[in-house]
Amino acid sequence: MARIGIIGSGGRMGRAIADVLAASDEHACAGGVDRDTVLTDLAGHADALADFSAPDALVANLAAAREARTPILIGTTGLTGEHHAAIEEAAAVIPVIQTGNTSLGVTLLAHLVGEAAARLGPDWDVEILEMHHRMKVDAPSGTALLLGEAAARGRGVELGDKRESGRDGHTGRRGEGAIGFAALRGGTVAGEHSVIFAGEQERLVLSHCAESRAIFARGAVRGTAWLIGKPPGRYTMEDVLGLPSLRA
Ligand SMILES: NC(=O)C1=CN([C@@H]2O[C@H](COP(=O)(O)OP(=O)(O)OC[C@H]3O[C@@H](n4cnc5c(N)ncnc54)[C@H](OP(=O)(O)O)[C@@H]3O)[C@@H](O)[C@H]2O)C=CC1
Ligand SMILES: O=C(O)C1=N[C@H](C(=O)O)C[C@H](O)C1
Repeated sequence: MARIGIIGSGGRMGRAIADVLAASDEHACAGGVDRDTVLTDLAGHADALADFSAPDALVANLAAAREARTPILIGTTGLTGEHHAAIEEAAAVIPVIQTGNTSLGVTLLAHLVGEAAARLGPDWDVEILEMHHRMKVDAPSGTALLLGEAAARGRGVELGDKRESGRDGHTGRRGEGAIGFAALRGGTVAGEHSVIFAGEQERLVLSHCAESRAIFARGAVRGTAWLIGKPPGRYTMEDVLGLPSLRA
């Protein structure tokens, strides 16, 4: 039985993961931590860690996981380039998954988006629309960025060179080949994403709707448990689900 430690255990996702573990015959909860509680003990006795906390906790979380040689799945979003560099460093020592969305549906959606972007070509404008609950603090969502990366990869471009978000005021016309992002916030929406391919007089829209956080929690438990016993390295939800890799 895999014993999973939850970082951010008192939060919305932490509680959803605890519910999945409580109902599981295969996995158990090794305990949880939040801000100002001690992570090193948990890292030492859990078989693997699931981190759904906050970006400012990431460096300390990775350090504790490295120190204890405990695999870690990072679901926290709003990460910077420095965070991604720290994840790469940790992955030299322990197995790591970092993903903006642990659900099966979004993992598959990213493949469809990459395929559509590759086949439709640059004449089709790509816009990504997301909506989340009023408590979400980062935008665009990690999932929107993951889908943008998939579209960019399908087109053979870097998302960083093509990203357009937060349009407001006299923005000028759409950049050539831009991948646009728009974020809506309100109510209790668990997560909705649409990738719109807008061509000449036609649009293709690929969408995912999360009806509850349980879908993320189930994927998080599956992905975290999957890491146990793997060699150090950076893994993806595609690896967990046995899908072809989206990595370049
Ligand atoms: N990858 C995926 O599939 C998904 C990712 N997410 C992401 O997961 C993260 C958490 O989301 P959600 O549960 O809704 O957020 P919440 O704000 O509900 O929960 C965050 C939790 O993390 C804790 N926390 C904050 N800072 C630290 C810290 N420095 N050290 C340890 N714990 C800390 C908080 O504790 P305290 O209250 O004491 O501050 C809180 O318990 C977000 O980044 C979100 O975008 C969410 C859903 C799915
Ligand atoms: O904060 C959330 O709630 C969610 N965050 C993730 C994201 O940023 O994409 C995943 C999911 O959409 C819910």
